[in-house]
Amino acid sequence: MPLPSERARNIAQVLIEALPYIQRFRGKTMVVKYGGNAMVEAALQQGFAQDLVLMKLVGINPVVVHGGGPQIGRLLQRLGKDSEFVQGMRVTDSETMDVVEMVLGGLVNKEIVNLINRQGGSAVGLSGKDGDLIRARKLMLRRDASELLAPEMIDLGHVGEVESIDVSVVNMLVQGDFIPVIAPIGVGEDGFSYNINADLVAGKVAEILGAEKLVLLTNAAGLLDADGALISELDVGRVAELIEQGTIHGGMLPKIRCAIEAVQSGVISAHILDGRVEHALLLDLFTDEGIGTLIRRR
Ligand SMILES: Nc1ncnc2c1ncn2[C@@H]1O[C@H](COP(=O)(O)OP(=O)(O)O)[C@@H](O)[C@H]1O
Ligand SMILES: CC(=O)N[C@@H](CCC(=O)OP(=O)(O)O)C(=O)O
Repeated sequence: MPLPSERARNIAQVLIEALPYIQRFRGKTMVVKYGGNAMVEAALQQGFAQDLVLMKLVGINPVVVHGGGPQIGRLLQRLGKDSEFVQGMRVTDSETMDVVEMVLGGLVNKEIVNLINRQGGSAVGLSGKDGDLIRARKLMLRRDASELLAPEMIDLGHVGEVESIDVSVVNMLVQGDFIPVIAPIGVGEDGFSYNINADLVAGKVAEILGAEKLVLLTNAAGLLDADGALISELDVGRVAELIEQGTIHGGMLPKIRCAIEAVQSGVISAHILDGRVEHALLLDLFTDEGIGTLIRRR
């Protein structure tokens, strides 16, 4: 009988290395936040979808929450509308809210659903309005007290924060072997739509589902320090100082905040990963190679 080729032996080796991870994560929920900045090349997008399908097949329950900030920005630009960001949040007037809802709930959501389904998975797209999944309230940001003597609240228009999450529809889909794909649009008591930063939604969904992991895929190697070096495990005690120095700013602010809140509320670990690395999800889940930044409860 001919001996198996080196390639075949390598495949067997890789699968065996993944075995303890598959055993550990089987039956567990992983919330994956797919950032608009990570949705770059077609090959990477396809790899992302393949990773999710594989996760599902080995018994892990992935739940996707997606962003789409750059995609919203591009359509607004075509419509001749500028966007302003305050502490990583897009100031959202009612016209902008319509565009946000069309882009996130429509284009981006269905593109991700389609990507997963083309790889043999069964994904179903939802916005926070479906099944009353995400109840929102208006977000009022506090301007940094150090800038002013009296604290001032900043009104960002239709920007919301999560008031409550009803995961019934998500659980139903997971039990039916579907991969839920959630757009971060919430609905207020007033019936209005709210634009919620996708990191914040992912953190809350992970918390309520009692997820094992929250994975945030973005376009940076992870959290970088002031010299641009990767912080592979975040010491939560350093965060205030890093924000004060301006080392954590813009879109990284909500990411870090939601990751810390999630681990403090029962999620075992949160990971900020570089979505520009092919199969970043599989590398993180099934190998010992620590990529990105890990945040866990002390
Ligand atoms: N300390 C930091 N380390 C890494 N990225 C940072 C840091 N501070 C700010 N950022 C910015 O945060 C961005 C990621 O957030 P964001 O643009 O909202 O991405 P996403 O669409 O994935 O949510 C990075 O591209 C980077 O410009
Ligand atoms: C309030 C707020 O800023 N909402 C975001 C929602 C999309 C998002 O979070 O997209 P990324 O994950 O790709 O950044 C926005 O309007 O851009």
